[in-house]
Amino acid sequence: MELPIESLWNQVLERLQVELSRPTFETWIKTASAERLENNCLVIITPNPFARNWLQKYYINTIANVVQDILGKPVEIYITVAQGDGVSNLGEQKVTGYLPNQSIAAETVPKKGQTTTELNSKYVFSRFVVGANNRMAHAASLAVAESPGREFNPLFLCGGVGLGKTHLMQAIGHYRCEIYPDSKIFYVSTEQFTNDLITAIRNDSMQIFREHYRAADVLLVDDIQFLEGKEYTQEEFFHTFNTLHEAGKQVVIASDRPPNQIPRLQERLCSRFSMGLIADVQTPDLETRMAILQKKAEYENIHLSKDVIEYIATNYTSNIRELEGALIRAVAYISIGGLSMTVENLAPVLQTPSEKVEATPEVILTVIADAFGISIEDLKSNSRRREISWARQIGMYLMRQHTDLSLPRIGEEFGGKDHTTVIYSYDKINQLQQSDRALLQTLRQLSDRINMMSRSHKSSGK
Ligand SMILES: Nc1ncnc2c1ncn2[C@@H]1O[C@H](COP(=O)(O)OP(=O)(O)OP(=O)(O)O)[C@@H](O)[C@H]1O
Repeated sequence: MELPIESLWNQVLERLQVELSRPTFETWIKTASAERLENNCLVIITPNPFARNWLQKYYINTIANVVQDILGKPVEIYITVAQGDGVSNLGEQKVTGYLPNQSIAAETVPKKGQTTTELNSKYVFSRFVVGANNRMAHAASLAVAESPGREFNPLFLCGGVGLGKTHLMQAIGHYRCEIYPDSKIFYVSTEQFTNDLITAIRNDSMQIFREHYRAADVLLVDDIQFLEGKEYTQEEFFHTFNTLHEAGKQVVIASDRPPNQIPRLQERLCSRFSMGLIADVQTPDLETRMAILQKKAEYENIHLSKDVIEYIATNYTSNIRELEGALIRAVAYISIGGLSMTVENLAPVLQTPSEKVEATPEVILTVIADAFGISIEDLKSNSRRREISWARQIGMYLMRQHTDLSLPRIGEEFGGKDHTTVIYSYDKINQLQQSDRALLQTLRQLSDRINMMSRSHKSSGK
């Protein structure tokens, strides 16, 4: 017999209260409720879209693990926002579900047409703000979306971190899927391409690998700079590229730098990447940053005054991901403190990113434990369980990044580990994040949370 929903949720709350820090529990978990458990799917309701996004982003796996523990079987989790009449709006809020071993789930949409990796539903042209910094990249992307394989092939989008390359690239994919639902739109990171190749070699299935990638109508490849020095992947990519190009299929590539600045990239690939259009995205000016914030706030149903928008946009200048992060922090801070959204209230939490806020070991341990769904005691223990030692290594890396503590002191914070263990962990994570985009994103998000918690501790005088 199925457990009544109230009892299930009460048990979940009891467990999470112990596992998560008090502010986290009070702010995000206690305010949510479970609506129903149906067809192996638990529907959770949050009071507003912001809380939904936060739970979805940071706590969905923790909740899923706890529910699985209680029910003895995996359950999909749907997080949705309470409507005025208390009825949930499930359709729009469907979450990809529970992704084991992946602490921070991406928001994705179900497959349309045939895509390799799912596209992010938010990365569409209508949500992209055009400014002087990205006008050419936007126009070229639109042209490619309308007539792939014609003028700009390949389209090479380049520019610094968090400036909208992936957004534009995926917008092309969405546009094609919308018009031709059967077209084969493959979005893939270079890392994924490399991993697929390695798997194909290992499984003796190169033929399948080649047929798969060469069947694309539009191939979107992100972070091509990670091809650096990977001779065999470059070789294989070269042939994939040629086959598609010769067949008049569109290739779109994104990179943090132009082809000729990617070290150890074969000359022939470099020249192919340069034979279409190289369009760069630059950092946006103040007006564009304000327009981006305004649009983002509208989609999230958050009301922001012009002063607040200008204040945030003035303080975050170089990276739109950070700009969006600042908006999320602002809303979190305001809702935790029950404050009104004014510049004065936001000042403590939105110091410029360059103003480094020293994090305490406690904050770092709390953030890591929360994110990986384990306890601080686990982090300090000698357990060699894979997920615990992985979280511990990431924690040591971040403690070295966010504090001035010596290596032996960091070792002490993790239950008396030797400083050589700290060096080993730091070097390992540092090395991996240079080629593993998912890890890089996870580290960025964790850093963001450490900064956010440190700022709010600082401003509340803790
Ligand atoms: N012009 C824009 N209008 C609206 N949102 C934008 C714009 N540019 C970037 N963004 C948003 O900023 C965030 C980061 O963008 P994106 O992931 O596309 O950056 P990127 O250039 O691919 O970064 P990276 O080099 O780290 O992969 C996304 O949430 C994206 O939607």
